[in-house]
Amino acid sequence: MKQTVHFGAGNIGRGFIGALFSESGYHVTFVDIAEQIINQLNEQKSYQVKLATDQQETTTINHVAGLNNMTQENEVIEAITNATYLTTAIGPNILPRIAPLMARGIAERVYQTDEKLYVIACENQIGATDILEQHILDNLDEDTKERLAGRVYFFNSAVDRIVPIQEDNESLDVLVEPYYEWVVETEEDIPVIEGMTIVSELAPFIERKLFTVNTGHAVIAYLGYLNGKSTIDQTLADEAIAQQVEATLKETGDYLVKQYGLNEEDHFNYIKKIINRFKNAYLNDGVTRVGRAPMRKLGPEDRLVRPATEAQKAGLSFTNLAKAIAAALLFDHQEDAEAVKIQAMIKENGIAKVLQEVSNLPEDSEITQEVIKQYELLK
Ligand SMILES: NC(=O)C1=CN([C@@H]2O[C@H](COP(=O)(O)OP(=O)(O)OC[C@H]3O[C@@H](n4cnc5c(N)ncnc54)[C@H](O)[C@@H]3O)[C@@H](O)[C@H]2O)C=CC1
Ligand SMILES: O=P(O)(O)OC[C@H]1O[C@](O)(CO)[C@@H](O)[C@@H]1O
Repeated sequence: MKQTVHFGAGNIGRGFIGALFSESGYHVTFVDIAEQIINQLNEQKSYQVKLATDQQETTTINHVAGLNNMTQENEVIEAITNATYLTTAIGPNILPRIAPLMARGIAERVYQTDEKLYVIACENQIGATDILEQHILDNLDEDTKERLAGRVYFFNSAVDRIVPIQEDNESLDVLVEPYYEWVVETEEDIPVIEGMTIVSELAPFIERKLFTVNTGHAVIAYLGYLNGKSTIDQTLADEAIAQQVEATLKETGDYLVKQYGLNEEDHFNYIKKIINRFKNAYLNDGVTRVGRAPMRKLGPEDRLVRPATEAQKAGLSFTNLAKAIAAALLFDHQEDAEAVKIQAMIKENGIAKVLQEVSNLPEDSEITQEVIKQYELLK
């Protein structure tokens, strides 16, 4: 049986990427630090993916196993030597931490076989695989790096499926939305995985997804949090917030249409489709999950700041994006380490300094000035 290794046996790992591999006839080895999940995978050897619909259609995912990257390093290295694909869905901040072990697996493999290995990071981040590749290369010697050519390939990708925090965290089963899209950038002739879409240029796909699904989601999460809502669908039921989401996606949409020559009508239909996905009440998706890690989300290349800076450069409106950034700065959820850190930074040095440090926005920039204005109105 063909083998794949996937780092991150969480919601997207089990509910999306691992499931697609299993359904395409692969044996999936999940690598994670969560001992309970690893044990359950090895005991049960299967789990269920349930759709968040009326009927809760269910698929059984077979041929799965688990390894712990902290205590089973040699086994992980061996699994990498036997795999066709090596994927991640672990969170962008964790990639540097897993790269050394991935590098050891790759180093072992390229001296054992000429079979090709395809590495794909499935994270909400532009160029996540490029970033992972650099961390892996930093852990390889020159001879090994030379052996990568023709043996190890790195492809960027965009992943889109809403998988909320699972209510029953004792179970491996995962509730997911029916919709999914996995776009992978390559011109190689790679083994087909059902559900994977291959494109030669990812930029329009990942920007369209990140600046529509993720920007829209973030606006709902931060405004919902500020207004005392607990889930995404409840927040969207608030007409004023729904209008704000549309106004923000009009700004990202105007940028995307201009930048990539998208058909305006098609793009605005895409926005409507995405907003309808957010209304799915079966997902019971918490605003604190969707708003998680606000420092990452306020990064210069991420879903709020990048479309604002690109819109400004293109001479387009960015007022609603500035409001979204201001709302993110007001996310003071105490259980989120990044939210706590941002609040401490704001208290110490003020918003302009935080935007300079976290978002790379000059203190006197038009965007910073607009965010400050919106922040005062929102707080
Ligand atoms: N949940 C969603 O709807 C979507 C998530 N994504 C992206 O997928 C990635 C994963 O997200 P989720 O699956 O939601 O997160 P998750 O928290 O459910 O899963 C992450 C997994 O990584 C494991 N992990 C954390 N640190 C680790 C380490 N040092 N070594 C080994 N394993 C470690 C955790 O134990 C957990 O099982 C993120 O980049 C996210 O942005 C992308 C699209 C949709
Ligand atoms: O996973 P992130 O990057 O924290 O972003 C929040 C939300 O964006 C989505 O990944 C949508 O693709 C959500 O399901 C998700 O959790």
